[in-house]
Amino acid sequence: MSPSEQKILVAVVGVGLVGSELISQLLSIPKHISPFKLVALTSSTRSLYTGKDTPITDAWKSQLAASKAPADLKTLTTQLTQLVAEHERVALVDNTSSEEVAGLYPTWLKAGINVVTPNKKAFSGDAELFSQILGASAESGARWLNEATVGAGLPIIAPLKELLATGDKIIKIEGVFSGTMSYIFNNFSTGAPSGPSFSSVVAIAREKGYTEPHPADDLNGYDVARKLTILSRLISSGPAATALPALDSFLSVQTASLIPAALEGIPTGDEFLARLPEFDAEFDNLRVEASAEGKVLRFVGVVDVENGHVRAGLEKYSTDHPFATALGGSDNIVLFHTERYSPRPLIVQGAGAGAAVTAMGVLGDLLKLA
Ligand SMILES: NC(=O)C1=CN([C@@H]2O[C@H](COP(=O)(O)OP(=O)(O)OC[C@H]3O[C@@H](n4cnc5c(N)ncnc54)[C@H](OP(=O)(O)O)[C@@H]3O)[C@@H](O)[C@H]2O)C=CC1
Ligand SMILES: N[C@@H](CC=O)C(=O)O
Ligand code: NA
Repeated sequence: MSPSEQKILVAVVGVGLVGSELISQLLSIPKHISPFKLVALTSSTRSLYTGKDTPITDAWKSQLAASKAPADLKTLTTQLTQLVAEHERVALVDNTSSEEVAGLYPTWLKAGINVVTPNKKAFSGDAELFSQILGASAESGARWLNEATVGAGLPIIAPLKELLATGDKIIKIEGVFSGTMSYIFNNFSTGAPSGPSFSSVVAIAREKGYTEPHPADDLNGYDVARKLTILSRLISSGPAATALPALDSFLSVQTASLIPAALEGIPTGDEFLARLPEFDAEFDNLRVEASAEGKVLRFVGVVDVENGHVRAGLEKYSTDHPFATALGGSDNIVLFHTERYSPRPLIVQGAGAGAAVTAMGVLGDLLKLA
């Protein structure tokens, strides 16, 4: 069987919002044309491994619930490594936001297991982990694909790789990179001096599945800083030298947090949301101030390659600016200013968060392997 005819054996770690939707999209590809077989599932508590001959079916939820095997990534690594030794093509999909799971990518890649993920942690955290990922992938030839880490299902990483590989020069990438922040400010700041309370729109963004498991990870700007780090590292590891700083981690990005000091470090999302209304008046003041200037508030990110800086923060835009007029829902908008796309940038826009579009980005990466 040629590699292109061989089915890819898929192991899914993390079966939350995105993970469940990914499984459902993957299993909805008709079996006779599907390039995949789902062979392993791991939730935060349980695991299920069926092996290549009896792949997991639509009844995966009850199969996993009935499994007596605890979650155990060490055993999973052994099982998948064995499949690679039997000349199978294997992909592990990490749908968690876990640092622990992200820390295993070098091990998996070294073992020849391809890694596909919407989890930003490995590519935006410690520079050493990122360098181990590059090294492990180069050593074994196993691939890592992370389109859904920036703009969810929107094509951001793939076109950036193509611009770089074809020799275009990136001058600046700027935009609204957070689905949560987009939803919040599209609804909170419309140009009028009043409207819904800040805490109420944050709560709705969470209900809609846009936020990180802890919404503070969006409101502190770190989610945007992580996305900017991913893009910066991609540009820096491209063929052309750039003025961009070597980022030790997303913490090196100049980021303006929206979290009131008194709410720093609250351990759970529920507690955080319960206390947020105490600060609605402060956010109201920002909205009134912007409105008085004929502007709206938008949380934006910039990778300024030409001038060598990367930053994220809340800014004001006039009500006729595309960030004010073109965005709705959880839309992201990303403007690529390049040597070729100049003076008018290449623009990508659309839903930048939510289970369906994120899972689509992950499945699209799996299809790139196939
Ligand atoms: N939602 C979105 O719109 C987008 C999400 N993403 C990214 O996708 C990833 C998943 O997000 P989402 O589905 O929304 O989040 P969820 O919280 O719904 O899902 C994460 C799942 O991972 C599980 N989990 C945590 N640690 C482990 C572990 N060690 N082993 C196995 N499972 C584990 C959690 O289980 P438990 O709940 O039991 O802890 C949970 O079910 C995140 O990295 C997020 O940043 C990216 C783009 C958009
Ligand atoms: N919480 C993130 C999800 C996608 O990365 C966002 O709101 O953009
Ligand atoms: Na994307």
